[in-house]
Amino acid sequence: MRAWAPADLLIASITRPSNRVIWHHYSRISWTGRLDRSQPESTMTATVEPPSSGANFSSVPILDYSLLSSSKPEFIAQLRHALIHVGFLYLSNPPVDPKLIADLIDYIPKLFALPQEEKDRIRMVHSPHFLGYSRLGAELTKGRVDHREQFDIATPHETRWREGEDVPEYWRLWGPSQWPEESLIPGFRATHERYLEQVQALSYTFISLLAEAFGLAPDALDYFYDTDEKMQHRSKIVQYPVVTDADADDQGVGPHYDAGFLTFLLQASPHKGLQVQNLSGQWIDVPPIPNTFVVNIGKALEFVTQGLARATSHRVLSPRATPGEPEPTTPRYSVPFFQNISLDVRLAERKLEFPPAILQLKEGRGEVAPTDSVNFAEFDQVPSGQVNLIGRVKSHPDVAERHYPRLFKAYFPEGLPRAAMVESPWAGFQARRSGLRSRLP
Ligand SMILES: O=C(O)CCC(=O)C(=O)O
Ligand SMILES: [Fe+2]
Repeated sequence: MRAWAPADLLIASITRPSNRVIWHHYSRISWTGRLDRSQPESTMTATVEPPSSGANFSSVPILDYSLLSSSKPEFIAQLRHALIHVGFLYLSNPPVDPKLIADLIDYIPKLFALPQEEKDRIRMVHSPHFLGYSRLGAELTKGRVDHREQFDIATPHETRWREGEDVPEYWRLWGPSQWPEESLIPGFRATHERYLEQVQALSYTFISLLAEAFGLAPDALDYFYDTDEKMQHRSKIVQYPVVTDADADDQGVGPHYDAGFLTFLLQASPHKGLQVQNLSGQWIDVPPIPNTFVVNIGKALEFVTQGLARATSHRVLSPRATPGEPEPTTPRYSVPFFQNISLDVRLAERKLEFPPAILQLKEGRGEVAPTDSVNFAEFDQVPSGQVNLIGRVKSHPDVAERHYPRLFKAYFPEGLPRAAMVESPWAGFQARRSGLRSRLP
């Protein structure tokens, strides 16, 4: 099979009940465009086994959102299984306008192709809210460079922090995004804002479904969110370039857990690369399936659900030539959406009462292999905004030095340890794994 070109398209169909996925490879059309389904250039199948009922998993389950309207109990049962046993799932037919997703995907290469001066004009260092553009290689995970370039863009938010007022400093963590000049990429901002609005709505619906799956009232987790105008959720638009040098490191993003409640990941190109770690520590592929989101659980949600919803370690391998597979010629693109919780909430403040029968289901999944997971004790003690702010300070010391000099001094009294240059929402955890102690000011 020839190499993928930008005009290629993979369409997956899922056969039930085996969950076998068949990919049809089409060329000469936009990946997101309309197509003549009768003319695939080639077809490949993959063994995507049905979700295991045992103690481990060898594939990521696919949940069909449209099942909700025809058989909600079945959807809820599948969701419960995926949350407890896997911690990762594909959500097919999500309630987000497919045209909007297609438009966003079309914008992504154009966004990265903007002149470097324009990208640098909106660099993250200019933002006290840690929003903006980060160059390739600015990020380390577990002491190794992540090969990705990204824009951190959040849902609209007016910062509540005011200089000189007696309000928590961590309120300053949230504020407006930096956008590229409209005339250079017309319509991008409106498209991405509408996309974020729809994914945000999905994220709230999903959390109520999750509550139901665990035998709680649909609004049981509302406590952890603030009113809409006080909330902000975050996205990244990420480009992973092709690694061409055979000896080069292929770490797109190193192994990590997401920190918050839920992540909705749009895999915005046909490249493989995302992998999750199963209970015994093996890496399982999570290839892109069009018209799906990959949904995964963050450490904060694992904490408040007493481990019922698993946070699963995952990583991204950069696109590179692999024997027997089409050679990638274009970057991998993805758009993770990280659902936040209230800045002021302390996780241990509200203990959820799960039915004992639900809690028992954890036992069915067996032992989780030890990983270098981290201690989340500070969630008990301090507001989540403070935990997040410290994570960000450690991740982006250049931003901290400019906008949070007091915290910068507290965490970097002797300059910057290299391992602290991690730049991601899980950075606090990475920093601790790298041997940095988490101190609160
Ligand atoms: O790009 C991806 O597919 C995943 C990225 C990711 O895990 C993250 O940014 O937290
Ligand atoms: Fe992640």
